[in-house]
Amino acid sequence: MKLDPFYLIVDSAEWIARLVPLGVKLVQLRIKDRPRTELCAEIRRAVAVCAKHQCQLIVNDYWRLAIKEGCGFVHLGQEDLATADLDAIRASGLKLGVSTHDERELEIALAARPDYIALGPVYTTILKQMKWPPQGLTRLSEWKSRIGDLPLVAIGGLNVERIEGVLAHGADSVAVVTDVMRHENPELRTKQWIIATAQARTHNLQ
Ligand SMILES: Cc1ncc(COP(=O)(O)OP(=O)(O)O)c(N)n1
Ligand SMILES: Cc1nc(C(=O)O)sc1CCOP(=O)(O)O
Ligand SMILES: [Mg+2]
Repeated sequence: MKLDPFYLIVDSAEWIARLVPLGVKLVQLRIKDRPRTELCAEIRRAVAVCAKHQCQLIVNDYWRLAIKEGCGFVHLGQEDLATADLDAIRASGLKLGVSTHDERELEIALAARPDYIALGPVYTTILKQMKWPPQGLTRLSEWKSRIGDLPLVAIGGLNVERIEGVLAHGADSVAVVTDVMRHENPELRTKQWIIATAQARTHNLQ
């Protein structure tokens, strides 16, 4: 399986409706602390927008709702993974991405037979408090050599200027929140990300 090299992460279906039509091909809906009815409505809208624009949608955390709303891909952190019913996830045909931050988490993630592994935080992130110091680029290369053909997602503190470095160190896809969402013009920044990852996208298609 190939992932698009630009992996946008947003916190609402409204942002998906604004940014996906610009040409985003891989987007995560990462919503925290909302009632179930609202989550369902958000996921449903995101599924519809992404289907219209041939964009792969990945739902963060809520694997049951992802199945219910017909989203084919979920991202789980280690805590979510520990309580998730992997048999049910597989039986439903849901694809799975898993977060990792250290060796132990990588072992646990690989045992779940995921469709991608994410490593973070590559650089310092301001989005959330992290228990781990920045991993750095050498660690990305190490992860890539450990997981082989399994796609590797780089996350944490990434911006347009850092894309080339993370791709050169083994990342297949570069995930981002702040550099797009806190930009004064998120639409413009999204287009800059699409352009900055164009070469890797072409390479994916060959
Ligand atoms: C692509 C990607 N990588 C890592 C994460 C983080 O997941 P998690 O550790 O479960 O933390 P939350 O995002 O749920 O706060 C991610 N969401 N996406
Ligand atoms: C949500 C998340 N998970 C991480 C991990 O290391 O697992 S880093 C991170 C934040 C990514 O946001 P930004 O692009 O704003 O740094
Ligand atoms: Mg999570």
